[in-house]
Amino acid sequence: MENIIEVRNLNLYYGDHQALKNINMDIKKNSITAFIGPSGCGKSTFLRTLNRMNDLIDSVRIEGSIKIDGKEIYDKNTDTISLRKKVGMVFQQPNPFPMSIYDNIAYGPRVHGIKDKKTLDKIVEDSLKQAAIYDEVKDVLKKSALGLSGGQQQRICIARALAVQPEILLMDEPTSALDPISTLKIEELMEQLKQKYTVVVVTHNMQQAARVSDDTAFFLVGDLVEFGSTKQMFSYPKDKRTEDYITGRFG
Ligand SMILES: Nc1ncnc2c1ncn2[C@@H]1O[C@H](COP(=O)(O)OP(=O)(O)OP(=O)(O)O)[C@@H](O)[C@H]1O
Repeated sequence: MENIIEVRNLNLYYGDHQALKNINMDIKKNSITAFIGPSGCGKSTFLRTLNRMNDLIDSVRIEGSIKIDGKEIYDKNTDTISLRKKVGMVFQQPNPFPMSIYDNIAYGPRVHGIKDKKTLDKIVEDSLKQAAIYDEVKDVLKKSALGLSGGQQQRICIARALAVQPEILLMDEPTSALDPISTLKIEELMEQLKQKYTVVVVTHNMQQAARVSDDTAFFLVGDLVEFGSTKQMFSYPKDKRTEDYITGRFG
């Protein structure tokens, strides 16, 4: 399968503190890749390097290379607005904007210059359908998104990310604030999303990584200890530290 993301010799420092150490990773198109590892080992930091969200933090210094679709994203000429359009993000806490469901989804397309009502209507409907929430909200599109349950809000946030037609969806612990049923819905949704998108997900939940992902990356204090097929890693981990972590000996 074709690689959509290629990371080479990536180091990241917060001031003097090195949070990522020489990371190398190829992420396949139309796959789900899970990042696992104990708290503070660099999973979210690494996820954020993939759409340059760390640029917003002053103390950050980055070395190395990340290519997306063969193009260096740390190139001086990279337009970070179009990068973040192509590489969308969903966070741990559902964070819909305080506006109607419709306006939440139409927000991004409007920012990118789409004004025509029919076009926006179609984008809103398609995005809500792809996020498996359309049937639940189609009659209340003008109501505030903040009135929905946490699980519904998270699917609205996924729909909002899809509305600008990304290629890659980064998800930072997207289910850790949700109940088990909403979690299952999001996991099922991820399976569907990978038909069209590439999904990269940080999770604390090892069962979730084992259930949904094709490839898994195990991080430990800034090192990528092991990366490869999820099936293989969960049945025959190569590294003793991976084995100790997935069998619950620490973390
Ligand atoms: N904005 C920041 N400024 C300084 N240090 C930071 C910042 N964000 C993270 N760090 C440090 O970088 C390291 C990696 O943190 P990161 O949040 O990426 O880990 P994580 O594996 O995602 O953890 P968790 O699972 O708890 O979210 C930690 O030592 C953390 O304290």
